Amino acid sequence: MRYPDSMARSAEYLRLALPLMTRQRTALHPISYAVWYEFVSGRNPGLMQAVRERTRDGSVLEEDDTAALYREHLAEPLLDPEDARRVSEGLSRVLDNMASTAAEAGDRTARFDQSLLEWSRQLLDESTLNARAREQLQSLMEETRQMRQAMSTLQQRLDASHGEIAALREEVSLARSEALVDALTGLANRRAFERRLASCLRADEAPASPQEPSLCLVLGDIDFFKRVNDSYGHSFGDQVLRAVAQSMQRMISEPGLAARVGGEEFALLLPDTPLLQARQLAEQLRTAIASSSIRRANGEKAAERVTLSLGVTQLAPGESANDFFERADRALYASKRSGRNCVTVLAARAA
Ligand SMILES: Nc1nc2c(ncn2[C@@H]2O[C@H](COP(=O)(O)OP(=O)(O)OP(=O)(O)O)[C@@H](O)[C@H]2O)c(=O)[nH]1
Repeated sequence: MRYPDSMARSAEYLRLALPLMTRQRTALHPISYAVWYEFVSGRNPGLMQAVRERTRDGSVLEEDDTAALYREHLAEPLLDPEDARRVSEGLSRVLDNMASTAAEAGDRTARFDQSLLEWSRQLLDESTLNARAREQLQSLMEETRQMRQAMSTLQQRLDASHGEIAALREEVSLARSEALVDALTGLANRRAFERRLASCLRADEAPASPQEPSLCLVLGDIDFFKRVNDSYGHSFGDQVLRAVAQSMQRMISEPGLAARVGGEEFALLLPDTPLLQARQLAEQLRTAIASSSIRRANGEKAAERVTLSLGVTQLAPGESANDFFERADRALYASKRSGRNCVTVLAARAA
């Protein structure tokens, strides 16, 4: 169940959500309530971050913003790709069994048909066989022939279903990877990031050394990106996003994950990485971006340099995904406040 909150807890969320809802330019309908309920409950870091971004500088949410937030952070996908994969595999197994049973039955029928044919030839040659027996024998042969044909049709149909299942399986696996990949940059998307973070947290419940949790998070946000879009156009902005994504991808290897977690916001999730090393990586990324010039599509004029502000933190023992993400976000905004193009580290104990 998605909302296991008690009456008292949900009433408290209602009390917190209502004043926030009424401040927006959105009608008070279930979708806007779901967004604000989720926001005040603090259980959805992605949504919280997106709401904060959109309401920064006193902006309010319009209907479209609210609907987009709901779609991106709350709506369940119609088809869970993992479930679909399991269903298609199960179906495929059933078909495999049916196909081999049909093939076996087909073989047996063919063998039976063959022996019947030989035996009937002998009988029909014998002049002692009366007309009635001849008739019965021929009708038995005809039925056997029809049965063999039915078996062969069944087998053809099973083969065709197999082809359909294979195509379905391919589609599911494509949908599965598309559901987890950011289409613009090719990095992991927010959903993939949240899944990986949740699985890292589960693994961290029994860490090898509880005193030294080793999961670090780096959040990076492009500075004055709106200005980049406004000066050079949205498609150049997209080019910048792809360039930043490539730099991040080059810098990270398994089990680390580079993800685009918001419009111009990126994350590096770094398992088994001490805080100092995570900070160095963030610094390396910052320098790489600041020192590269991204050319415009016509290749003539290098655009203004793009910089990144970054925040780094380390998971505290037993900490929730929400608190962990929030601290990295605070570190990131500390970098913005101190002039941008820099890295701020917030250790867990300083939170
Ligand atoms: N080109 C492009 N722009 C995007 C995309 N997603 C979000 N943006 C833009 O990113 C900009 C973010 O602007 P702001 O949140 O005001 O932040 P900023 O200008 O980077 O300023 P600071 O973060 O304070 O340094 C907005 O203009 C969005 O339109 C995208 O996919 N492509």
